[in-house]
Amino acid sequence: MSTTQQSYIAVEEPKAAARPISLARLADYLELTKPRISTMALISVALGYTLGSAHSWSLLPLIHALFGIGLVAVGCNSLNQLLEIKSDQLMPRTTGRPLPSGRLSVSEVLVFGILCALIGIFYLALMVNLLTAFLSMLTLVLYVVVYTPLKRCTSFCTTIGAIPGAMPPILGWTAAGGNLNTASFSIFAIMFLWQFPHFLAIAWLYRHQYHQAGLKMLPAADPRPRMIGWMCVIYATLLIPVSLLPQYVSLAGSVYSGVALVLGIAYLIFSIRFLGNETRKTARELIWCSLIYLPVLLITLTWDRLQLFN
Ligand code: HEM
Ligand SMILES: CC(C)=CCC/C(C)=C/CC/C(C)=C/COP(=O)(O)OP(=O)(O)O
Repeated sequence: MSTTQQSYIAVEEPKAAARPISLARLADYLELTKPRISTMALISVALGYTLGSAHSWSLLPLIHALFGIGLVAVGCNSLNQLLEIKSDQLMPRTTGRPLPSGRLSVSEVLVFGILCALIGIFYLALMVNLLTAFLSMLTLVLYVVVYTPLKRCTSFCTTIGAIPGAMPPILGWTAAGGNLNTASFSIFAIMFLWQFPHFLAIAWLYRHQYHQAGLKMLPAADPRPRMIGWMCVIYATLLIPVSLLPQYVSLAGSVYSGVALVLGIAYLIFSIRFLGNETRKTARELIWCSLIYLPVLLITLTWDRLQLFN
């Protein structure tokens, strides 16, 4: 039996489930939620909620929305890691996660993930609204049932994965009672396009690990020089006009558009730097730029929206 098979089977041993509650165990559950991505997603939910409610903003409904959507997000990330034990075991970036390292058992994570997702969806249906519950369920299905298995088959998976990835502000928007209209679509379109340079730079950085684990995150296992750089530049360029849509649908004013333009140009410059010199350093800088771009853009959009009501 290979080392991989041995360690994979070790994950299924029940001993992890029998361990008592401890700080280390809570830390494992926290890691299972992918806390940094989930935090960014919940910040996007809160900003989407504020954009969707504006003059009728109130704290308690927002807390209900964050709680329900947060539970679904935890369910998404737990079930995603459950489906990826084998590939996570093969990548240095993910091998230390609680499931591949055997600190949590398959059965407990299965129960935890399904419970979180179901409770979250029912909570949203009861305490928020049916549309948000339905869209959260759709996000879960697209992420866990479609995107995650597709990672092993085709690099098109990332385009599919960008759909649930673009949902958090829309879930906040509908939780506030907003309709699915051109304004919410403009936010979805921004978030959708933003992800391409973000994950392409990540997928390029870890391309050897992904290849070793059998995951097709890039169009080729070892892409031609500049191919991924060009893709980043094209998506960052497309993002600039799309990020200006909110002013045209009366969601924001010119202050937002000015900031969006500056951020968009910065994102494009970092993409061009990566294209000109595809190195780990320029890829990391592009990832950092993406992680600054999104919260700054959404916060400015929300601030500018609130100014329209004052
Ligand atoms: C198809 C879509 C996406 C893919 C494939 C993707 C993939 C990844 C991966 C693999 C990392 C880890 C990078 C590392 O270990 O160095 C990461 C980091 C990150 N992503 Fe994404 N991501 C996507 C969309 C999103 C979305 C929608 C958000 C926010 C709502 C987000 C927020 C973050 C944050 C905050 C980090 C940095 C923290 C961390 O490394 O855990 N990502 N992303
Ligand atoms: C209900 C709700 C708000 C859900 C969360 C939606 C959300 C933020 C999805 C993230 C999108 C995504 C494809 C992440 C990468 O996963 P990956 O499996 O490629 O990352 P990994 O390799 O680190 O496991």
